[in-house]
Amino acid sequence: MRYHSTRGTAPVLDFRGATLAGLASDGGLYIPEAWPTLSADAIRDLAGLSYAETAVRVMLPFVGDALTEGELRELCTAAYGRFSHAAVTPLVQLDHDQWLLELFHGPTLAFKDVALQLLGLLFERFLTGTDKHLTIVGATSGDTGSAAIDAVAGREKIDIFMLHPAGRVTDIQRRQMTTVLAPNVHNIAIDGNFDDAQALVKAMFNDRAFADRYSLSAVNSINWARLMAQVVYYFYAAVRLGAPERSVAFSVPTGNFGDVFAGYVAARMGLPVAKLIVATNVNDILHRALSAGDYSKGQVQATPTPSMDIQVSSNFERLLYDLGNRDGAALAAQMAGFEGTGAMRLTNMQSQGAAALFGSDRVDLDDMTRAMRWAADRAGQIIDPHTGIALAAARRLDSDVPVVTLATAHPAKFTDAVERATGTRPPLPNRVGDLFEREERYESLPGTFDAVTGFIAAHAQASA
Ligand SMILES: Cc1ncc(COP(=O)(O)O)c(C=O)c1O
Ligand SMILES: N[C@@H](CCOP(=O)(O)O)C(=O)O
Repeated sequence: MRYHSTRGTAPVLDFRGATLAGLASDGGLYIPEAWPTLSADAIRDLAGLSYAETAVRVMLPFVGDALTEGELRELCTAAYGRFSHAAVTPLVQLDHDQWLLELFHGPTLAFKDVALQLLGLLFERFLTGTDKHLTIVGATSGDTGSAAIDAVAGREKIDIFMLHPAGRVTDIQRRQMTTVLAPNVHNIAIDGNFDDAQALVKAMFNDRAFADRYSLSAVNSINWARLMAQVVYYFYAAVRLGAPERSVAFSVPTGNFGDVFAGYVAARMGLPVAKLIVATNVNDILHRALSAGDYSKGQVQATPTPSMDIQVSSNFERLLYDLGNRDGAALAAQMAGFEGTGAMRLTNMQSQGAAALFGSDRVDLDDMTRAMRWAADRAGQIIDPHTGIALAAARRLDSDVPVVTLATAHPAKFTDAVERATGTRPPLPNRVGDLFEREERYESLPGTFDAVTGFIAAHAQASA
């Protein structure tokens, strides 16, 4: 399998190369040159398989010859062996046709673990036997950071520098990152919001001298391997609800468009997906883009769903490329326009292509609260606010097929917001129970390129 950049001019890479590169050198994102498909029989054969085995079957076509099937199985078994639920991503029924897909049973209690536990192992495998040392730079609005840190802490050939927006993540989210004291882990609190942190990360990749000198790589969903691993749970859930004979709709709490793009990939691979609902909070750029073709930045508003307080959704670029005839030059021009003005219109082809599969909904605080209360009263399920956003959208969908809401975080990560909405304060699970007694370590920096790159230069062990 070969990977092309969405902007058309970066070198074409294999799976190993795309994983280690993270972001393409022309500023684009890597995407497979064609979507592999699973036949109806192959999908039917997934019934009854373990999560790890499902992962092998779904991901093998993307890996090409970078790993043998046996090697991929070994990595999946190790990655998903660290989850606290035997089903890894269990389905829970809420109502006749409303389901929750619980994606938060990994070590850091959010869906990010599903991909990052595997990505940590992939990095290690691909670095073994080389003299390469990776410097991972990442941006987090709360959940990617801790999942990535857990996945790479203590690994010899990796340094990780994780930027979070100061004061805009919950105490639990921050402590899950800053109490990991391994010498290769460097947390940075920057002045600004998540978009500022993400823009700094992209600027570091776009400074080719800096990127090459420190062998930069990415753990955000700009890294293709992240998305590939997230495709698996769409298959796993849909098969349990009757696929390929029956279609399923998914409602996805959306920020950086990674999770829902993985659903799009599953559909392109042949999974019968009736609808993908892009559920946003009041930071609704994606809802405006999908409902009216208007992709234009607004001011980021802080909400009880901080992980979705995002206006620039990296993976939207992958969708626009795929729906725009895979024309890298045209997409590069469209993205340059957006980067210059903060606004762009989708082309007719992009809007119509998206409308065939995607719906979108903007959910405010009241509707989110009502959905969280409904889950508690109707089904005894305490859900986190991000999941509440998607459940509100799922309940508004007029659907004749099962609707699966992706439950992206454990409610204990957002105790205050959950208590405000439901009156119940979820306890911290045992695996993070002493979080508030642990020592914290992080650096506070202005959100400027020079401050952050200066800190990295002073602390990275990179070879290059
Ligand atoms: C709990 C939670 N829900 C939803 C999202 C949004 O997912 P995505 O950025 O893949 O759209 C995030 C952040 O990524 C998150 O941490
Ligand atoms: N919500 C995310 C933001 C980063 O998204 P990613 O999926 O691109 O890593 C977070 O919690 O950090």
